[in-house]
Amino acid sequence: MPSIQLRSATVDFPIYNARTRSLRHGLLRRVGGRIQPQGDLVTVNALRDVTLSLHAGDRLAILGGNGAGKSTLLRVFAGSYEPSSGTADINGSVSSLLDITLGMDFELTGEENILLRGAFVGMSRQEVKQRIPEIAEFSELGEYLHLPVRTYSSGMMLRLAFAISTARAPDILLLDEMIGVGDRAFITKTSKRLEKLMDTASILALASHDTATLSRYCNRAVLLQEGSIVMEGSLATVFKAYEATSPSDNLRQPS
Ligand SMILES: Nc1ncnc2c1ncn2[C@@H]1O[C@H](COP(=O)(O)OP(=O)(O)OP(=O)(O)O)[C@@H](O)[C@H]1O
Repeated sequence: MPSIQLRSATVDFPIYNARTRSLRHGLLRRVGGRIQPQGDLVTVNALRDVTLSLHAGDRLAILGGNGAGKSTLLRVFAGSYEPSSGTADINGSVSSLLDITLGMDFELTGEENILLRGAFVGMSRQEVKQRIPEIAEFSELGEYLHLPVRTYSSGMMLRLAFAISTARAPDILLLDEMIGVGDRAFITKTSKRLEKLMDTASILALASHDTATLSRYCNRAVLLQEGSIVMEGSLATVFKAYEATSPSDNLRQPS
């Protein structure tokens, strides 16, 4: 059965050559993970001591202010980030629609990129080859698939990236905001495909600032602040806490 199990997962980003002196005497700030200066090294604690279990049927809403750690948490779910301490056990196939153009080579053609990016998202070469006609049809790029991706408009590139990233239904689907790709007609098509993937995924995690969207797709929620889960529970309870969080609640001196 698909599952995600995080035990005391912490993600730290060491920043070398940062101006630790000015940071130590830094201004009040409203956003981001905790900044810890240690000698010449600065560490940003993007995620701190997160323990969380997700099982089949869970649809998790992830809330928090800018820099609270939402994308970092999703990247740990995706296996893109290993916790610096603690553990993350992920069981099941994962589709992450976080960085959909990552792994594409703009010098290669659209079709070559289908093979490249397909492998990047975990498909075998044979599976990608079988899926090329369907991906090509969904992207509606036609003859452009034989031209280098650098000749595409940004919307065309996103069409291709979206078509590849959503080509197969995953057990675990990860989304950072609902993505709308392309022109009006294409957005309708992408929304339909996304909704289908969301319906069929065993586990869904969706980070968003929009509580109406989260209400529509999720059945439990967590609220992050400075990389820690400060509240976990029903959507109603967590939304109330999120909406009550005034910007000044995050206003504190760097430690
Ligand atoms: N590659 C990185 N290097 C250094 N620090 C990082 C890196 N990625 C994220 N951070 C830091 O980690 C913290 C959490 O960032 P994250 O992107 O997870 O926040 P978020 O909740 O998704 O924010 P937003 O709502 O603004 O997208 C922030 O303080 C950010 O500065």
